[in-house]
Amino acid sequence: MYQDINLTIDNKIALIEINRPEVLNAIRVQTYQDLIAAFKEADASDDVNVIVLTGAGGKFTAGNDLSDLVAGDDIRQDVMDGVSGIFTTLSRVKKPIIAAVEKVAVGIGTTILLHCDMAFAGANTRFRLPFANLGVSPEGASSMLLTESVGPKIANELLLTGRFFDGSEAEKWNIINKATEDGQALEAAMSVAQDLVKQPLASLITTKQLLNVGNSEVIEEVVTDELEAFSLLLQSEDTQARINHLVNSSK
Ligand SMILES: C/C=C/C(=O)SCCNC(=O)CCNC(=O)[C@H](O)C(C)(C)COP(=O)(O)OP(=O)(O)OC[C@H]1O[C@@H](n2cnc3c(N)ncnc32)[C@H](O)[C@@H]1OP(=O)(O)O
Repeated sequence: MYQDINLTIDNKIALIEINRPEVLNAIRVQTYQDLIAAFKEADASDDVNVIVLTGAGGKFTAGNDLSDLVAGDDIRQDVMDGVSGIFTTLSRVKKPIIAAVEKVAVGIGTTILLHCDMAFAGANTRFRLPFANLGVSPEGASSMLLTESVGPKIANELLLTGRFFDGSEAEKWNIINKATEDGQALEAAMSVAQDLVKQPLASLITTKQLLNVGNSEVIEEVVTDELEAFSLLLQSEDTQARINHLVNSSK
């Protein structure tokens, strides 16, 4: 049923795995569509109390597929719809979401963690928000959520320089709950998920709802404003040349 992700349900836990390991699980239009449908399916299923998000092949995701960002106006609009769709969906999911991250979490691979209720990552995971480096601007409400999470000075540093950071920095800055030994993030996420499924679902849902009261409207507004800016910058000649250069140099 899904092309770019796997969805498995066991013991009240839905495991959503991005499955494009040959490109470090880069997210193309189809992947967004699959992720949106899988989160909605898991949230609606009576067999699911908790959702775990991870990537295949021991990697999380290298972010948006770069080739989609230089594939012309129609694909660019599909990407914008996909990005907007996944963040709107995540802001409305009622059940707890836990992310398990290894090796790479770049671009939307990092910003999506700001929308998960908990996250665990291998200590040597390479996190990065390279929006300015690519010639675009922040997405996923990260201009707001990152500042709330890490404080303005670190958010400025991460979003303006686009430097890499690792699991221990991500833990220190509350982007993840804990940096695990490399290769152990999924086990850590599943262990918490197994604890959560012992609690009544109504309590999990109500607690999540109270913790996030009023957030989804604000998040959806910021996501939309950011995507307008992102899309404008993406169309510029300089940005298209930068991304084309990256795409062609990896061929
Ligand atoms: C709205 C959302 C926006 C965003 O998410 S913006 C962010 C977009 N993402 C990026 O800019 C990341 C681009 N990728 C990288 O910078 C590097 O990768 C990493 C630092 C993540 C990892 O580097 P290394 O471990 O040396 O792996 P490798 O050889 O670069 O990649 C392995 C294969 O994966 C393909 N790949 C990696 N990232 C992407 C991507 N984002 N889109 C499409 N393909 C990607 C490569 O090309 C290559 O493929 P081949 O083996 O055929 O040469």
